[in-house]
Amino acid sequence: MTPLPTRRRLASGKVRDLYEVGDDHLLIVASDRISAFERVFPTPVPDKGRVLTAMSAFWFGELADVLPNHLVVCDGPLVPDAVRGRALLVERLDMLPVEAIVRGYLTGRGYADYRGYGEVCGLALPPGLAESARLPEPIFTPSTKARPGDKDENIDFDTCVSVLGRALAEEVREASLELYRRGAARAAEQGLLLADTKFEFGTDSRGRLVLADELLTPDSARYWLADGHEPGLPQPSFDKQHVRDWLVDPASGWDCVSPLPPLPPEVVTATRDRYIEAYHRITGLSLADWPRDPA
Ligand SMILES: N#Cc1c(N)ncnc1-c1cnn(CCN2CCOCC2)c1
Repeated sequence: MTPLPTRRRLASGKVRDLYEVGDDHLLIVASDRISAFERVFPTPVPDKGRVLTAMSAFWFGELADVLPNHLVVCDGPLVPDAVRGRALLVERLDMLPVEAIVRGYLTGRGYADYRGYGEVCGLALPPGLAESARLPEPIFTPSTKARPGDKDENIDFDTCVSVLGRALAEEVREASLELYRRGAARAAEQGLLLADTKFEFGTDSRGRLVLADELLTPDSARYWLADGHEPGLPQPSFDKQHVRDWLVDPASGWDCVSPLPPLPPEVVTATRDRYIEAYHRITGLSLADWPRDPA
């Protein structure tokens, strides 16, 4: 097994890196880095990478009946010991140039578009919806994948069709809505609201649509506590609220333009606890048992 450092890094995100493993596989390595306001903090949150990797693995297993996914193994000889527990070996796909976002509640960029145009991605919504309000039904609101540093651009479904072709666009929309419905149903059983989430897809060597990237993690989905949901206000993030509250507190000394400051130990600890709680609450599993030994 070639050690990780000699592997060619294919892509690097704010908190995850992608390495080649032969011609047909990739290793997605999740760091303990945490980001906010499109920036990365200099202070890691211990075990964040393990929690998000374990959560993706759980959801790939839970939702494999909706459509195939790219996960091959979570452990074993092709996963280096140095990243065991925070890395997934995945099938290399031809990635679609669209981010598939599903919204069950009106927040973030979706709320901003609604306020500005009365619609989101070309989908008209009833007038008078408050921020954080539950939508009459979940909506598919795709965006193009921007280059690193640029903002993704929301597109309407017709544009999505022009990019993917009608059959593939409809398949992506139906799969995304079903994945959201299943994720939201499980989250609701555990007292959480799945406000919105992002999926990424690719096609395999036979042209089949395959679910890729991460799945329903706190980095790719907004989870809110159902108790205390209050339309009309921004809702606390289940996992990042300690960080956000500290950052906007004058005590942090952050001026909104400088690089993010180091996180105080108490904020790191509270945030780590929140990630571990989110994992247990959503999956019913203990992080101590991750990664499970290879079958
Ligand atoms: N997943 C996946 C995947 C795949 N299975 N096959 C080929 N390419 C990709 C891929 C390449 N870039 N991205 C963007 C998201 N990345 C995720 C990891 O971390 C960095 C950012 C996905």
